[in-house]
Amino acid sequence: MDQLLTSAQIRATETAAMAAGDVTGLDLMERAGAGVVDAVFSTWPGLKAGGEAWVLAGPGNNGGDGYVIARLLDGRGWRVTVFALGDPARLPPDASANHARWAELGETRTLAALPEATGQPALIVDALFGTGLTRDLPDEVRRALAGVAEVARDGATRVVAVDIPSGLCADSGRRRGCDLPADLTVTFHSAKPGHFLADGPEICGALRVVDIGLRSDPGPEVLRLTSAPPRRVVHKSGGHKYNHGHVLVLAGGPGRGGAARLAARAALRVGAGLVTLGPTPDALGENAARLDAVMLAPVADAPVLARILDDSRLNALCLGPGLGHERARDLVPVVLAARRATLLDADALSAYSGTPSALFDHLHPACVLTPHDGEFAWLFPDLADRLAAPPGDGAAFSRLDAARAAARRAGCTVLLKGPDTVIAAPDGRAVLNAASYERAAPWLATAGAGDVLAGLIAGLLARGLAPVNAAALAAWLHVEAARGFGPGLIAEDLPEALPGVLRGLKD
Ligand SMILES: NC(=O)C1=CN([C@@H]2O[C@H](COP(=O)(O)OP(=O)(O)OC[C@H]3O[C@@H](n4cnc5c(N)ncnc54)[C@H](O)[C@@H]3O)[C@@H](O)[C@H]2O)[C@H](O)CC1
Ligand SMILES: [K+]
Repeated sequence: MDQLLTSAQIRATETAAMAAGDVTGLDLMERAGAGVVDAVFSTWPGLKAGGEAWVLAGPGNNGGDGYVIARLLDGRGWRVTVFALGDPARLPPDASANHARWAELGETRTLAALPEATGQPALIVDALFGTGLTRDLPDEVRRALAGVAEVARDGATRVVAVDIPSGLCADSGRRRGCDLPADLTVTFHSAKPGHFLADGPEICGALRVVDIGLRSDPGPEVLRLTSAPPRRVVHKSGGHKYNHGHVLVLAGGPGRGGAARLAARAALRVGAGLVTLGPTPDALGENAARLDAVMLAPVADAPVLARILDDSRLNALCLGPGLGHERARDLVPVVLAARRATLLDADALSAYSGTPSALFDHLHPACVLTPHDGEFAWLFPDLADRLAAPPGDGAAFSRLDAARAAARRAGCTVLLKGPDTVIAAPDGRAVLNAASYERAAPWLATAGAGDVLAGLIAGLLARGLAPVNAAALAAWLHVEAARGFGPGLIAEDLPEALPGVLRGLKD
């Protein structure tokens, strides 16, 4: 399930399949409903025995799926009550047909009747809104959902969300009033960005994708999830050290070398042939005492750096971790003028807070910027404001939209860090490295983890990967290394956990 389709893309896929005569809307709705029921029973086999279910059915096709589910559960001996939002007479055609079939079998009450409902259902089916959500949920719907959440909290009730929890924006993962968190979300054909971005993972519970027989070819701009690379992309197949590139990691002054050393070690572990650390001359001794395979070159100032960069074998540069703002402002222009593959992180970004155009004017396509949310806001304040502002009508502005706009403006690859790391290229290609669901790695929230990521990217740049590929692969490796190590992880462990991840890659 590596491609993530937005609401518009899944709608287009569905429309194209129906227009081609491959399938009818009713077929798709039936498969969707059956897929949810199957997923419920395979996730919770104890529920196969039956029980009481409440199905919350909305005014569109998500509600239509709900009526299918109500009928199928009824057929398996469940006691089912549907609570409907809106006038069933105004349902779209396929949903209306399934409402009619359900009406022959069981009871439909209004959502407003929910507070008076008694009993403790074993299963609650959230089929109020899916990919058609375009605005915040009305207050009365939010109150109903919050009431149901209360019921679910009190007992052994399982909540399954149909396609996406109602009130969660499928494109952005932003909350638009989703007050009923799910234990399980069952989505159709492919996952949606909102299952992985922002608050999505917290609200969706577990995520299952059900095949409903659609085919899609959404083109190069579709968002993809990172996945395990084939072994040959990362393993070395021969040659000497100069065949695998030479990274220069610029470091700061005395007492500030830890971050750059972490980056340097990560660059070496990911396979760069050589790595040189460039601290100020007065920090040479302390760095020498901590380094073996990583080489050292004193970098006093910009002219010295320019001379060092005359050596064209230094093919990837890493700046930011522990650099200091003043030194960053001195060295970044020299580095960017050299037009090498360049990773800018930390101080190399925050040094330009308030004057981002001074940086953007010099960036080039071989650069990668790796801001966390704070650094992103300093460089792209208007985009950060849009992310923080309440969403208007339509799909909410997402971290994906923000990273794509930033990459376009900067003219280079931007990796926006988080549990939902988005990597965007200036041409619109984007990849999402999600540390959620089975890839959750909460222990990555530790000092220095970002410096290791910077080093991994720089190392892969040195090895010749294109910027967006280097950033995506490094992000994937970073999470895998953390998962492999587990609780108790500190940044120093990440480069050491990498060989285990690399060994596990398949052809
Ligand atoms: N795409 C597929 O392959 C399939 C999708 N199915 C299901 O259909 C829904 C999407 O259905 P749609 O009718 O487009 O939208 P919704 O049911 O999500 O929403 C209904 C309707 O409600 C209005 N609306 C939007 N936001 C609000 C709001 N905040 N408050 C009130 N009303 C709102 C708006 O007019 C919407 O159109 C998808 O998620 C799947 O569950 C198929 O059944 C299977 C194939
Ligand atoms: K839903």
